[in-house]
Amino acid sequence: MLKGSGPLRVNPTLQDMLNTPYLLAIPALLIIYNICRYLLRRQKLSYPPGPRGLPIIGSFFDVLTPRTELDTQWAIYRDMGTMYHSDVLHMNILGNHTVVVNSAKAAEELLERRSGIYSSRPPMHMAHESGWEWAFSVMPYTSWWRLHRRTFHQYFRSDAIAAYHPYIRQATSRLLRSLTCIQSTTMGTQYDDLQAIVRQHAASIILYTTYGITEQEDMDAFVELVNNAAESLVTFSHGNFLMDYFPWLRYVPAWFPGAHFKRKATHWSHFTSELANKPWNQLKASISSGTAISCFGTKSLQKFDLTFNAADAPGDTSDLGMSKTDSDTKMEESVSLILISVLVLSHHPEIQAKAQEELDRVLGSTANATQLPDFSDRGSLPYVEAIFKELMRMYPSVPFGVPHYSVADDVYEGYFIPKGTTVVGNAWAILHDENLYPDPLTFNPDRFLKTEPQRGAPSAKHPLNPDPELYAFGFGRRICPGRHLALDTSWLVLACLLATCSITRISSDNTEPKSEVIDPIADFIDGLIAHPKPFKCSITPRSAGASELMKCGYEVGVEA
Ligand code: HEM
Repeated sequence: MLKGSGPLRVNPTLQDMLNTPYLLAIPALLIIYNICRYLLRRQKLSYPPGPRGLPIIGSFFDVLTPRTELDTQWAIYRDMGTMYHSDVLHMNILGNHTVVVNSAKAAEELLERRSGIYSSRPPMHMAHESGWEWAFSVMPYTSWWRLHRRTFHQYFRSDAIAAYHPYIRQATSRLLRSLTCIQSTTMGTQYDDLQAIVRQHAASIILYTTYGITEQEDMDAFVELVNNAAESLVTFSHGNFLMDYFPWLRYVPAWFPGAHFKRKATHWSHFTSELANKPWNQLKASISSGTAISCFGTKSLQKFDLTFNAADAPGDTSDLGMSKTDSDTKMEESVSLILISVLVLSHHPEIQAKAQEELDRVLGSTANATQLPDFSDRGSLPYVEAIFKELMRMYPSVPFGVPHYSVADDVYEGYFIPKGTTVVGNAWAILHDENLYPDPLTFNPDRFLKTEPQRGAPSAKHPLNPDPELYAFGFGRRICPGRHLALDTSWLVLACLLATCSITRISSDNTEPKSEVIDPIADFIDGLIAHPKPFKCSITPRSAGASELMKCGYEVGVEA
């Protein structure tokens, strides 16, 4: 053997070290170093303030608060924050860390500026067990989620939504026409009928934009699917079920005494799988038969050049562009916003009158000749816009948002937030913060009418009355990607209702309403989305011209 061609010679000392137990000492030292560092850090830093809770179960009972009437959980957490003089609250629930963020400042710092840490979702075991594993709202922050998000964003970003405007107009025309059919002079509009019309409207827009489905029969079936699956959305709020804290509970057989959660999950998974598959299969069938309408589903399939079978591939789907989207489930938020708008307007005739004066002036409407407002009029209708913003502020459809989850240790204002903390952005608390929105419990659209800044006024980091859109749709990288669609569709309904209808409150005993105070809006059909409790009102055309317009809708030719 030539000199130097043998095995690689290394420094003998190093080689000795590599061959000895020193090697084992390296990871051990690293572990000890990290433990010491963690303990030292923990000694200096405490968690954010909050209820101390009981041994082992922690603050379990603090989160088990009633979710109805005025005693809502978001208001309780806001008050708790005031009590502890902190805009971030910490709770230990059965060993899981939860942080509630009650201020715009903290939400912007944690959920937006540090979104690299706070953009995941807590493990939602019960949601998975109930068949929602395909929903991208519950996916952790992974490349698979990013792929979904990017694709979704491309077709639902603000400048892409204009392509859906003709259909949104058409759906709004249908809604107005349906309203003329359920008008009743004495008994008022039945809440169930109103809700059904608003659901049809929201469903038709989601079905059209996502799957290109326009047939009435298909829409009815879809509304039923969403209604069936809606109950299980309660699983999206991490912590509503013990399984979220103890994942091993999923192995408890359904027949086991007390395993109601397991039976519920099995029952729900049947509906969620129907919701995941039926409209998607219909889209694929229409593509095969050449009758598909260009929509999000067709475009994303084309983009990724997927075969239909590939899109359904079980198991590893990491190389697929887009399989299924849970935009289907997002109908409820828009339904909530529109129903709340009707309820609130019925309590405020003076606000309707002021908006109608603006609409008539801008649209040139008279008692006999009325015109429907359109997207192009939006910039000329500041008071209608202000009502829209005030509705979103005072009655956010998703008051607690969807929980985020931290993927690394963090320190906020001297408080320690450990990796694996569930972080809840309390949008309701932010939108009712009197430092941002003076007199927050008063419905006052005027707060959003732009005024010239006062000369010499101190410049605030957070201006007064910031746009509620900033908080009502969640935060950071997880912010609602469907918000532009939701905003356009809900704005058009609000503007058209104001332009054509008089909405009056009918009290439960059919007598004249006495107060502006609105009944509590806190009926949670799914534990996530705030719906108004059933209410009575009367929706009648403002004039003969308005009645005609409600029947005809937008220009002839737009209608299907
Ligand atoms: C008034 C109507 C709506 C409201 C108030 C609303 C609100 C929200 C909120 C608060 C979140 C959680 C954001 C976060 O984690 O920080 C969210 C997520 C989401 N929304 Fe909406 N939403 C509405 C309508 C829609 C519509 C119409 C669609 C679909 C076309 C949609 C699609 C989504 C999706 C896919 C997510 C999950 C995003 C993710 O996890 O990355 N939303 N929405």
